Amino acid sequence: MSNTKGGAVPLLAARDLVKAHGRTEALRGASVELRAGEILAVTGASGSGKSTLLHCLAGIVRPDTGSVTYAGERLDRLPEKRLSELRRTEFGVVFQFGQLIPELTALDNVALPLLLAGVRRQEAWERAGEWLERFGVRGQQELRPGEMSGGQAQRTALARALVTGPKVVFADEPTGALDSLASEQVMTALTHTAREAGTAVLLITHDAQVAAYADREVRLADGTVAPLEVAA
Ligand SMILES: Nc1ncnc2c1ncn2[C@@H]1O[C@H](COP(=O)(O)OP(=O)(O)OP(=O)(O)O)[C@@H](O)[C@H]1O
Repeated sequence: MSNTKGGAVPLLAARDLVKAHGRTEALRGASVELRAGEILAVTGASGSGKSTLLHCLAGIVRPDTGSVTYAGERLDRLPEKRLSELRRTEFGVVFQFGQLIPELTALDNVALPLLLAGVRRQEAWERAGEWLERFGVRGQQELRPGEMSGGQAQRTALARALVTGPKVVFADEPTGALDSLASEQVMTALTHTAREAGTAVLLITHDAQVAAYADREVRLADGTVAPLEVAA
């Protein structure tokens, strides 16, 4: 849809999401919007439903009720095939522990989504190298995840999430396992690169210093969203 760029129409919108895991109601009517290019922090206490919200928005799990709309398409109603295509082409994800493939070098980890998308090997390596450069880890490109520091591995995971040029990156506690210096480096790299590429970011964090990198913050409490003041 052409009217999803920049203006008032959100790129991604969740309305009244309800999602239960067994008897636990993780989401109880949560609504949130993400605009194109926006960096939105979702904060809240442990167990408030942050990861469940991210999973619903990223099309990883379907809500029990409520809607998720991405660029005019109802994600929650899409057939699995179209959903996985969208996840592959339009979305990038980063989790607390980057989930890089341990047997592959940093370069191969980042090249992998491109190879899966049909990009030729040489071009995939070149583009992967450029993204590692942007995240300041080109020097580590031949290392495997176990040979890197936590911060280097997370910056590699970010490069992998962004290398295909997604419209949205979902980051679930991307700095949760890092010390404050590495955390600062990862957040600076993520926000700088996302702004440059015009990528929207949905950032889950329980850390106020990390949330301060976002354009806007919403807080989840007991599975619903309370809007906060817009960050300066
Ligand atoms: N797969 C699951 N099976 C059962 N219960 C679950 C599952 N996933 C989440 N829950 C429960 O749903 C509630 C919300 O969990 P969720 O992980 O979304 O919260 P969160 O805010 O991300 O928490 P944290 O900050 O601790 O990661 C919690 O009570 C959690 O125990």
